Amino acid sequence: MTEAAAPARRIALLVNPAAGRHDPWALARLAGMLARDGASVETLTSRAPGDLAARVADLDVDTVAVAGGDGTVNEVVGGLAARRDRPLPRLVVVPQGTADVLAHEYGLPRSAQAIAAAVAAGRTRPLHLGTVAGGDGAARPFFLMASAGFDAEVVAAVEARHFKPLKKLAFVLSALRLAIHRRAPFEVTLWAPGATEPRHVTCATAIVTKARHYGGPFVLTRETGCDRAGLHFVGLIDDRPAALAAAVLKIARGALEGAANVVSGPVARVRIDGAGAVQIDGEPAGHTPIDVAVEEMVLDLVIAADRDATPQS
Ligand SMILES: Nc1ncnc2c1ncn2[C@@H]1O[C@H](COP(=O)(O)OP(=O)(O)OP(=O)(O)O)[C@@H](O)[C@H]1O
Repeated sequence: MTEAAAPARRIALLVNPAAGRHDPWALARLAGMLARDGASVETLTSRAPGDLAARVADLDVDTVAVAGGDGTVNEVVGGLAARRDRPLPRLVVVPQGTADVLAHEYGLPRSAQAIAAAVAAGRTRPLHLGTVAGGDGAARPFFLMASAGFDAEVVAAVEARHFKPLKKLAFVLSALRLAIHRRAPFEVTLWAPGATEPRHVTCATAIVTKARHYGGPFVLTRETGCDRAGLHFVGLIDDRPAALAAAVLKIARGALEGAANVVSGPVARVRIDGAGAVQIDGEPAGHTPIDVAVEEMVLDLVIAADRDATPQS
């Protein structure tokens, strides 16, 4: 008796040519390697912001590979959430953005060769999500964080000026400029997992995170991770320049928690009231008020061939 051959993989390679480190040559190499491994590969290049979210609705593939940064992955995850009644494809991320926080979170491979090897090995870890209602409209999933306050103002300032070639420098310059601006604080309502009564805090910057990383390789909190269920709140009570500088130094040294100026802990749901900009996964996303909760949909993210597929605890 002969064994039936495994069905060929059907892969859609979704490309954002506007991502910070878009590399068409690396993508052509990757598509060639995947095809040599027996997959059928269809490349779809984004024509405008939001295009990939719309096009993912009609795809009939078992693997969606996203070439871009965290904003592009967020777009595609939003498109997958909109068609959640259909089988979910596995997600492959080809990091070509500016900060690529998701790639740091999972230690994702970056070269075409290592990504093709990861697809062939087929090791995955769960990608848990949160969801934001309010802000710029309908509920929208996120995998890194949703926040209001200082960092959301910086994201809005950088995106508004389309600083693509020098985006990292633009973040630093905008951060320095906005650090001296005063903003009205937010009234934040926190529901801890299992708690019936909420807790109320006033914060200058309010972050609801799934990720442990922040701004690339830096660590915001060691108490969470994208591969774990649940949300974590990190709030800065004061974000005047000296307090902000202390927070930045703490993040650079490996986590913000434990500082006197910080409120943090696991949460099931968060409401952020007030008037300020919101960012979701590093992209501007309207204004407060917003409600943040756990999203039930969980994706399978392909990880490096030599990585442990067990979720970290
Ligand atoms: N065809 C397109 N033209 C212009 N912008 C696009 C297009 N397709 C998507 N976009 C937008 O490009 C923006 C930037 O993408 P992305 O966040 O992936 O890259 P990045 O900012 O360089 O990386 P990171 O978020 O990891 O720092 C997103 O807001 C996305 O909506």
